[in-house]
Amino acid sequence: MIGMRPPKDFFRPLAVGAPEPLREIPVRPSRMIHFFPPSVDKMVAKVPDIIPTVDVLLANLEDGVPATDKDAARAGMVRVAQDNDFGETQFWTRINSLDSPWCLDDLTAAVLEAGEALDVIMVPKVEGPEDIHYVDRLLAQLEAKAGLDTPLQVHAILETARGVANVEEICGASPRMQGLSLGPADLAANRRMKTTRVGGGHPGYLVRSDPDADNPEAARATFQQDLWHYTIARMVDACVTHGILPFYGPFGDIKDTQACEDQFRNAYLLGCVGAWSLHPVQIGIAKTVFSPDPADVAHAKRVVDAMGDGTGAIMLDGKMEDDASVKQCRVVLELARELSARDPELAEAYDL
Ligand SMILES: CC(=O)SCCNC(=O)CCNC(=O)[C@H](O)C(C)(C)COP(=O)(O)OP(=O)(O)OC[C@H]1O[C@@H](n2cnc3c(N)ncnc32)[C@H](O)[C@@H]1OP(=O)(O)O
Ligand SMILES: CC(=O)C(=O)O
Ligand SMILES: [Mg+2]
Repeated sequence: MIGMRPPKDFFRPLAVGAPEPLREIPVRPSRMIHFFPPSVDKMVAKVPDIIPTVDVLLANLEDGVPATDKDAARAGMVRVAQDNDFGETQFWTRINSLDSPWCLDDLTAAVLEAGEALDVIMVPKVEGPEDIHYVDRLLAQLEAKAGLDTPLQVHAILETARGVANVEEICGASPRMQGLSLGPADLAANRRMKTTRVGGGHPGYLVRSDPDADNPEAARATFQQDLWHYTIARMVDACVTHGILPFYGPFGDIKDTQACEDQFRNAYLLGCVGAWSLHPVQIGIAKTVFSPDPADVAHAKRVVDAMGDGTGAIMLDGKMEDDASVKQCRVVLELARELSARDPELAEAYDL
């Protein structure tokens, strides 16, 4: 395809001295990507206590940080990288967009001053594979200069209509591609959707039941629909096709913990591995939602045990199980095992 490297060159380093690109994206618990503004000293002071409670800690340099604080945020990200032991927790940063005056400095500082600690660079407002190609080459040059042994991975936010239209090309643009997040606020603005909420549903987006023929004046039930279903489903298919990981993004109504949990669970059920937490109260929600329910794990184990070599069809509790449903159960068990290795409470609850 025009603009794509030939298959034999896809895994070659893009700069002399840069590390070998990864062949597989490492799968690590990533139930929440916890955002904090590294320009705010009070938040930076909380980082050592937050690290053991989250799967991913992200130093945000982009939207949410005032223009006047961009240099302070970048310096705060570097300080957090250098002053902390992250243990099993991943450390990511979100850089400013590629058309901003801060992006080049963000990338340079991230690799040269924080590259040993960072796992993933989140790139906002990615519109097509050309954006990933730019970041890919620049990261290789910087990694060579920094003498890094492991390549940084790239996570793109899907937050423009053109980004959604190009989602598959974005996912396949580089071996660095680790995953995608939904950016519902910028995406709504770019698409001229008429919601002013940061993620979540809208009471006006609904379907209504038919009128009762015998009682046409009776109230008709309405059912709120999910504004983000289409985009999340597209994102999941594109990510799975390319062996990378889909995430739901932010839920801005911090006080509405119930609707946040619902939105996160819809994403979990559709195939996402995690969501963003913007506030400490959302960390626990993501942890609960993106960890399989122990009852589901127990059921999955029963099905796998009952299915023997995994072929054929059986009846269990009045339900048909077969080669396909056993695969569904293995998905749940695999996730439960990964999370058990990280979390002793879950290991006990799952008893695997
Ligand atoms: C569309 C997008 O791009 S979304 C991504 C960009 N936006 C962000 O990253 C926002 C991240 N979140 C935040 O900055 C903050 O949560 C805010 C500004 C929204 C709210 O902060 P506050 O007004 O301080 O909230 P609140 O008073 O409820 O906070 C309670 C405590 O949690 C702390 N806290 C709040 N958010 C965070 C956070 N993200 N990480 C760590 N600690 C936090 C507060 O500092 C406060 O601590 P204290 O009790 O010691 O004073
Ligand atoms: C997540 C994000 O950046 C957005 O919703 O715009
Ligand atoms: Mg955005």
